[in-house]
Amino acid sequence: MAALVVDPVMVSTSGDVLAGPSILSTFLEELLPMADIITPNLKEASALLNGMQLETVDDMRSAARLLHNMGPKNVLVKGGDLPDSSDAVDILYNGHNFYELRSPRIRTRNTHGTGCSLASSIAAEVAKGYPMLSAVKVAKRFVETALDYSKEIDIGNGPQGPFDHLLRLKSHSQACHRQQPFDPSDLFLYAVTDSRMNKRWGRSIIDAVKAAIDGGATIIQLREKDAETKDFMESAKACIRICRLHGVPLLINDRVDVAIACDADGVHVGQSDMPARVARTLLGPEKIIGVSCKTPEQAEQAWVDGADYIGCGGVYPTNTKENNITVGLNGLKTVCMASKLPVVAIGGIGVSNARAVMEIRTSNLKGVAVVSALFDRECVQAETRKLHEMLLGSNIGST
Ligand SMILES: Cc1ncc(COP(=O)(O)OP(=O)(O)O)c(N)n1
Ligand SMILES: Cc1nc(C(=O)O)sc1CCOP(=O)(O)O
Ligand SMILES: [Mg+2]
Repeated sequence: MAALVVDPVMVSTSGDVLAGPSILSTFLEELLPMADIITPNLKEASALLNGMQLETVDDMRSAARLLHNMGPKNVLVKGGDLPDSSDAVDILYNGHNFYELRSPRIRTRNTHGTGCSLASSIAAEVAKGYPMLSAVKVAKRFVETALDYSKEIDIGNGPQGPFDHLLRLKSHSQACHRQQPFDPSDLFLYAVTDSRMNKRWGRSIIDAVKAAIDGGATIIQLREKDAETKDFMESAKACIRICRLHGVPLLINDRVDVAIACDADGVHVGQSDMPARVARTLLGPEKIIGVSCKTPEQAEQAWVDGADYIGCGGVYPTNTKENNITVGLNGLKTVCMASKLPVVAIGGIGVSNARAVMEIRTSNLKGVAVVSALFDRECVQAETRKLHEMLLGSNIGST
């Protein structure tokens, strides 16, 4: 056995007595001495200590020490119902050190089951091989996040409602507000923003995204290489709201962390960015992942790694990305033919040459990705519209 976690369930947070005197003696005589950790709330700690008054954090420390003397290797006294405390304070004592684990108190009636969940979560973390302190911290964070997530749930009539453990699953599927899975035809007119160009033309990322959508862009990538993380996140959140209103997916260039934090629809990564396989693990199965590929080998790897599409270029020379290797129409065709994945062409593409690109006529070439021809122009909306009409007129790749 990796560890024994004992939750001495006797008195609920709401004060209900859940166990009689015979259970108390079993805890004291049999379970405490063999436990790796015990997790009493204040009332339970008091019951185990013959009715000791526990009203302050110092009282909790004393209780943890006294309980530790009864045999468990670790004691976690939970102060969730400590009077007059704006924080939820728990004390962990391992016989050598005290750890005061504080977090903001979440005000909700939906606390039913939090103690059992905390103990189970500690057991799960210890079973995964984590030391007790990290197991307790992770478990506490899980319970707090679930409490916060379920604080508005309205079920039942009692003084306490249940809280919802399945937030990870729920937040995953609810986060996916796109409703539909990735549709390769979204790659038709792929607008990729550029912070320098937006600055040059004095517009915000948000204005740039709005204009591109109004002009007919079918997917947006925020490629904001110079943005500070905090500013980037704020703009990304605003852009996501706009994109969702229009049913247009929004991806983040390079920054998987920002994509996760903002609940974007996915990321685009290149050969020197976070590997798509790792991004997939972090983002889960439903988010969109695009990978830049210039060769069939890279395309094969993108497929193996769980990418949803390939960005292939530079089809033509570009000033937007320094030292970019141009693969030409032949390179594009080679990559398309080597892969089952949908492909979007990128690099030096605009109204004057998009038709030639789409005319390579491979069924998985779904569209063009464009930066300067849309965003290094005075009117993003007009340029996007022109390109959209041109692509529709060419009648290739739109299905
Ligand atoms: C659609 C699309 N294709 C290719 C790229 C290039 O990505 P990467 O190679 O990572 O280069 P940077 O854009 O990060 O400079 C892209 N962004 N989008
Ligand atoms: C971001 C990017 N990636 C490329 C690649 O070849 O993978 S080319 C490129 C820049 C595309 O910008 P523009 O449309 O202004 O040429
Ligand atoms: Mg990149």
